[in-house]
Amino acid sequence: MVKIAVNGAAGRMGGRIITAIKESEGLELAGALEMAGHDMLGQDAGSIAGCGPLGVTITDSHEQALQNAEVLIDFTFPEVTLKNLEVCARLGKKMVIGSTGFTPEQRAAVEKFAEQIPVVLAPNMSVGVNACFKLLKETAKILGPEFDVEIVELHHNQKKDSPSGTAVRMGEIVADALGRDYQQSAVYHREGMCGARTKDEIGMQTVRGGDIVGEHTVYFIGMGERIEITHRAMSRDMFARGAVRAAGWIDAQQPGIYDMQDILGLK
Ligand SMILES: NC(=O)c1ccc[n+]([C@@H]2O[C@H](COP(=O)([O-])OP(=O)(O)OC[C@H]3O[C@@H](n4cnc5c(N)ncnc54)[C@H](O)[C@@H]3O)[C@@H](O)[C@H]2O)c1
Ligand SMILES: O=C(O)C1=N[C@H](C(=O)O)CCC1
Repeated sequence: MVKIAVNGAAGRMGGRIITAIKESEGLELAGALEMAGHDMLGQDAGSIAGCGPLGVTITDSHEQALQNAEVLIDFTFPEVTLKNLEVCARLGKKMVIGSTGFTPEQRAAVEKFAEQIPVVLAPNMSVGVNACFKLLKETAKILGPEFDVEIVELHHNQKKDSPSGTAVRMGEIVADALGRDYQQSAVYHREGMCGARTKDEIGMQTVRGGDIVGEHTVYFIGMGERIEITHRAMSRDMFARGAVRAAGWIDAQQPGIYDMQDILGLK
């Protein structure tokens, strides 16, 4: 039985992850963590998630949440995740990270902690998006530099980071396949007389509104033809199932940094 603690237990993803743990054989919820002062502290994590009481109280104490857990699943924010990595590295717990919006410096800090403990870091844990990652690499290689690449992502009106972690990863994959540096190629803003599109740029556009779970389209636009690779998420459950699958998988791994491509055998 793999014992799992969930950080951000009362959040949109936290609730779906707790439900997915309950529905998974061989996995058990062992701790539930939330921020100090949260209204749900002291409540049963399963009741708050909507899957019935699980006998695990939501706490703001790392010691309490992690004492019986082997793996921490964290879908919160980069600053919070980095603090938890420090605690997990000290206590020898493994981590599955779904938080997005890491700066290159924060990502390097995650990699440093992963020298001490096994860490899965993936901006999108759905099987469909990870299949798209593979398709994007192949498509970019086949089409080459003659096709202009533009990425558009749509999410709900509460999302804090932009562009999404998934869109950034898609940009990185395409840039890598075309031999470009993503940081140099990404263009996030066009306004006024900004000039014609340069050949190597990768446009990144963001839409925010209502309750959109998450949509990503990568356009490969050539002269006289266009390919669009789109993924639409209809619920958060497949992100949660991916995270829980990653927690079961990482329990047997050595220190290092992994992603969903490792878990799904897509590398
Ligand atoms: N990797 C994926 O597949 C995937 C899928 C969906 C969302 N995400 C990412 O997950 C993150 C969370 O998304 P969400 O929609 O669940 O957000 P949310 O705002 O609904 O949930 C975040 C939760 O974290 C809690 N929190 C904040 N500070 C905390 C602290 N110091 N300690 C403990 N808990 C704290 C909040 O109270 C909240 O309950 C975002 O970065 C999002 O982009 C990733
Ligand atoms: O709802 C969110 O926030 C999501 N974030 C991830 C991202 O930034 O790519 C994955 C999709 C949902």
